[in-house]
Amino acid sequence: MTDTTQYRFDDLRSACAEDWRAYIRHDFVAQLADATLPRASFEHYLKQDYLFLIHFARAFALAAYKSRTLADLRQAHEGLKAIVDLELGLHVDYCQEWGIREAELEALPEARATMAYTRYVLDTGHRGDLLDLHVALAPCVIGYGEIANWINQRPSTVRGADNPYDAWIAMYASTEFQDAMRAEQEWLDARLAEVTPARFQELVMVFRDATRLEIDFWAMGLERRA
Ligand SMILES: Cc1ncc(C[n+]2csc(CCO)c2C)c(N)n1
Repeated sequence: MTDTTQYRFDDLRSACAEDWRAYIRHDFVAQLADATLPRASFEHYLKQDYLFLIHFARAFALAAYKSRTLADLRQAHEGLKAIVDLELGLHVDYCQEWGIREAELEALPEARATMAYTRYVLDTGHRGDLLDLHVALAPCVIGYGEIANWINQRPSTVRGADNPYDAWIAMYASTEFQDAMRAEQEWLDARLAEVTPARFQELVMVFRDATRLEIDFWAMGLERRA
């Protein structure tokens, strides 16, 4: 091939710049940062996020199934373990602090925005290959790290005990989380360097769809949609 274009994750982001910005700087995020987000909206979001995490774990299991190398299989396995053994437990504990019991989480009806986003990711993985699946997961994995960084550099952001959402911000701003985000970006950079322009355009569509579904997830929380 004579075409020497080398794509990177940044090219996905700039191809969907408007949607990406609307996701990162969503009203839900701005209000959470300013400590003005209604508690009921945050609680609705937290409950649906429990269901989101379960399906997200399934997506990592699918990534394991779609792996062609031992390194990719290990990476998917680590991701699945992190969610099942660690993040879901932390999420249940955090919900408890907000007065949401585990029994309530287990009986939750799934909001349509949760269903749309998670099933889109799973379908993209089934239809495509491991790269399609990672691109569908990227707004989640990389977006939340960027959101925490955006929150932290806004002048009107309230940090510490005066913001009831401070622990949420701290989690995604943590070095542990920021490292995971960078690792995902590096993985994508390496894979995207090898794709053709036509393949890149397919991946842009996946990335845009997933970003728009993240926007809908914020709106679902903010407006407490079922
Ligand atoms: C709607 C929604 N989107 C993204 C995340 C963030 N998130 C969930 S799992 C994961 C990867 C870590 O294994 C990340 C970054 C969320 N909680 N809810």
